[in-house]
Amino acid sequence: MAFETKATIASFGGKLFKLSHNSTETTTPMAVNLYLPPQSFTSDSPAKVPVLIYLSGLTCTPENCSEKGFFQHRASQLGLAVVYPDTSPRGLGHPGETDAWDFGVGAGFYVDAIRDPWRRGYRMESYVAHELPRALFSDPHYGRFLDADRVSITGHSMGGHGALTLYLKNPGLYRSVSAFAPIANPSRCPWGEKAFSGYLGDDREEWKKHDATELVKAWKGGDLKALVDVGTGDNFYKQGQLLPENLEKAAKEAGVEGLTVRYQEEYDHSYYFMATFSDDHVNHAAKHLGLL
Ligand SMILES: N[C@@H](CCC(=O)N[C@@H](CS)C(=O)NCC(=O)O)C(=O)O
Repeated sequence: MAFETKATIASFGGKLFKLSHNSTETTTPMAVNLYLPPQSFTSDSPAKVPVLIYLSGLTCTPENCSEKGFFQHRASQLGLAVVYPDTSPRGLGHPGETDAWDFGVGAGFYVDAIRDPWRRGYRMESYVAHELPRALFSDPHYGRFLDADRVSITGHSMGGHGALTLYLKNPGLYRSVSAFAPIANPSRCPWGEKAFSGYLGDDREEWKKHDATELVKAWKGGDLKALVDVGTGDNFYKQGQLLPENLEKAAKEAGVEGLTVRYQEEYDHSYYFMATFSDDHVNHAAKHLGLL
């Protein structure tokens, strides 16, 4: 389904496009922001640029990070496109879907729900990993700017969980992964327990298929090419919602190399933290996408 361009905004010499399209997976219109760097506009037939997909956290829309994450700063210098998907379907009308900020609208958790009523439309895993990139890469207007063979993924909090799990589930689909303050062991934290029991049911074996700390134990893809930043002043970290130590321990015990976890003194969960380190995460992706 073609993309409707709702707005075009100049940013760091490139352009941020606010797009909307109809999704088969969610059965709703989906908003998505696409940043194209200045290199996309230097000639009539520019080379295709690699792509970084950024997955947002709880309560977010495509706007939060495009407005204040500062990914465009370094992406513009290197010639990298950034895709900012939404965090859930909106407007399906499932009972209770807007009752809580950590479940339902704004909280799709990047899984395909199997429980009613959520299994109708709450299919953010299939949407983000497959439908959205396919739609962008084959789009008659935007597809000609994007290199479908060079894609990396990153994300924040719930989106960090999304980035890590989609990467671990789909070896070869992405060149690298990074995450800010990810929910790294959702089966063992209150946010994950609520979301997984709601979307997936009570079978904890099913939950393991969507938990980075469990998935990393079975990783056979070699060097993980993963960068994770966590702020030690992050209240969600202090409350045990993120559990990055569990991911580190699981990777170490499984002999998986290439996971760098950095604990950033005093930083919180906000975009002050994200904006401080977004250049590093763009550089990490760029290294594996052949830009550095
Ligand atoms: N609404 C929650 C906070 C949710 C939250 O911090 N969401 C993060 C992602 S996990 C976010 O990016 N929020 C949007 C923003 O800060 O712009 C609360 O009241 O504690």
